[in-house]
Amino acid sequence: MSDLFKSVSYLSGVGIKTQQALADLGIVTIQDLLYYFPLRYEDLLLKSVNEAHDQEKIVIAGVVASNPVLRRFGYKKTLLIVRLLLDNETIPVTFFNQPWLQDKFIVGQETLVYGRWNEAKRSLVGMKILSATALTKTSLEAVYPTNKKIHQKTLIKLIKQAVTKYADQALETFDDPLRQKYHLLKEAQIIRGMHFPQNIAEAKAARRSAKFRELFLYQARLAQLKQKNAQQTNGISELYNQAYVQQFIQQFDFTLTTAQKRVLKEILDDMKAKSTMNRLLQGDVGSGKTAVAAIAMFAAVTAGFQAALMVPTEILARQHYLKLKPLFDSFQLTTTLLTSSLTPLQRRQELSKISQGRYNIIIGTQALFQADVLYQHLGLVVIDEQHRFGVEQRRALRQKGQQPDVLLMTATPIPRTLAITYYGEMDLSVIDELPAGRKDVATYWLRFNKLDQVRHFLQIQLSKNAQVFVVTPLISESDKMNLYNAEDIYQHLQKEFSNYRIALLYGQMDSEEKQTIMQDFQNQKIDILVATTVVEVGVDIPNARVMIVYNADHFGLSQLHQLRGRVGRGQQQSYCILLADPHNKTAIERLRVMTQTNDGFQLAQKDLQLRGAGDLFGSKQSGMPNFKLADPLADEQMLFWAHQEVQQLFAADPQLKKHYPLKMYLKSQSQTSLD
Ligand SMILES: Nc1ncnc2c1ncn2[C@@H]1O[C@H](COP(=O)(O)OP(=O)(O)OP(=O)(O)O)[C@@H](O)[C@H]1O
Repeated sequence: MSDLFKSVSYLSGVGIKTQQALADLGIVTIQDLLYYFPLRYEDLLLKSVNEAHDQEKIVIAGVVASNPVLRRFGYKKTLLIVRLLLDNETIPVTFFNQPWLQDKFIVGQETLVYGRWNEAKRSLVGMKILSATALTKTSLEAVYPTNKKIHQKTLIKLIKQAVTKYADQALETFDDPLRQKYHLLKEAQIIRGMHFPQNIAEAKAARRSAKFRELFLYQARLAQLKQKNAQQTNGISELYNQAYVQQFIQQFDFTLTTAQKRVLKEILDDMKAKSTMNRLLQGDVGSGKTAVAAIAMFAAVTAGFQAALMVPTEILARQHYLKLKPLFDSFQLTTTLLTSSLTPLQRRQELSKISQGRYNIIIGTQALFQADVLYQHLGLVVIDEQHRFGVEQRRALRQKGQQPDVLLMTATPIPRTLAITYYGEMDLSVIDELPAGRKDVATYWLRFNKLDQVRHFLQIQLSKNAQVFVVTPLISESDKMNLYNAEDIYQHLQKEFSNYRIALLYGQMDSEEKQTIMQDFQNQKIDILVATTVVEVGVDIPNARVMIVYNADHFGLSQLHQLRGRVGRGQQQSYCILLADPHNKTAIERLRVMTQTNDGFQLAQKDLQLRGAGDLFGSKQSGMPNFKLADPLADEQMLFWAHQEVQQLFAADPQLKKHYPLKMYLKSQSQTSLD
């Protein structure tokens, strides 16, 4: 075995305690340590205090002008003041809580101090004393992310030891032609340049190569996962009945768009193949994804399998059930709704029927994948992905039960940059066309001083029988945030529009109550629905033509787009009114963009620019990989290159026979998470 994969305990000075502390940082092997790169460097370049900016960290060199003075405050707190004579002025340097430095300052001796410059006081808050040799040896000192259990200095020592002994054995990620093509460094140069750069240029070059390496290896892991998925056959070839499927499609009161037909073919081809389908269906709000999914589910049943549809909320599950059941009924298919609001007895009965195969189509929330739900012959699972699964969760899901084909649906338009990272291991189908006759939702941004106009507008719309959504960020009053809340607005509207039927809906409500309200709204027994973002996803009520969002600046662009997508689903003109008094430029820009375009892709691109990837996917739980050095947005070009090279490499050498180091690397990472 290569030394690289040996435990860090092989290094001298690593006992059980240090080993544990390193493990907490994710460092187990020598290789891990070699690639444990610094976050940044302390800039140790000498600078004259006249060149330094206020609060800049600098090193000053001077002669100790007087004995340091130590002051103590309370328990443990100290202040050490020493005066250093620079070229032609004396600078006071203060150290907080480092009393032991007192003995290090000897009057008349030249000393180097690293600290933060205070321009107003012309003084330095000292951080540490440096030995004179520090300057000549290296001018950049790495700063590592660490925890309380292990000190920077210990870490640096160990890294130094590992680099000296093992850097030259590091596995080359890139072969020569690739390295030359993109001007990348050899592995040992990357490692040395990252940890102990001799100058800024070296640090920069190493960082560029290290970023490329990180993106390349991540893409390689995705490619390998995709390869494994493709080889993993569930042995299920869903030989659906083409003629029945055609009949099923004909019962819709519309014809499929060209884009719907194209993605449907991609999906059906996957289902017919023996390998397990692993596909992402992407399409803007209202582009007709659910219709495509229903056809695929029907096809699975004609091939003799069960099909399941999993959605994020009970409201949606019920909506899909009510809408799809009649379609399936007319072909004598049996459909059930499985949610957590069933009584234990009902649930047991349903589960027993599912396991006996007495239901063809099963619709529900996460309840569909609880351990006690056994299917008789599950062929296809469609998941409406508001759960935002990460790569790892998707992997877990596929390994469940009989490895059914999986179709993920998302309405979040994902720019390509992110698609190749976030969904890199999946096949992608895109519905890039809306059904004919759709009108853009006319969108306006108004400040709260225009509320009167909004009321007037509402009056007119209601008189034309339009149904209205009113969305607020909060349910009830909050002392923390000065925002509109659903309860107050509900009460106000009841007074102002006493001739109309108004209801209030929010997430924590009893599920039966929620269902009744949604059904009443669907059946036009309610005119105005005041709600929190529970209506954000998937709700499909064609007669709802007005969406009013209070404090719209408190929602992200994608979220606003989703909310707006709840109207404009029928033939008539719809409206979206965003109410906000935004306080910053970004929020103003977001609201402007909303009024300018209805195109989800353009909005997502804008959102990325304005807020970064984390926000698009809702930060941590998003499953967005956590890169240490690279930033898929800022380093977009590099990401494309890495993606392209990995694709070519895997196509030419799927077994990685000619890329042994890469193979070894992937093997060493097979147990670690991709998220
Ligand atoms: N080709 C089509 N022509 C006309 N109407 C269509 C077409 N496809 C779907 N629809 C209708 O458009 C509406 C939206 O379709 P669907 O619910 O399938 O979209 P979706 O992409 O799932 O939307 P969302 O992401 O908002 O949930 C539905 O009322 C549906 O019946």
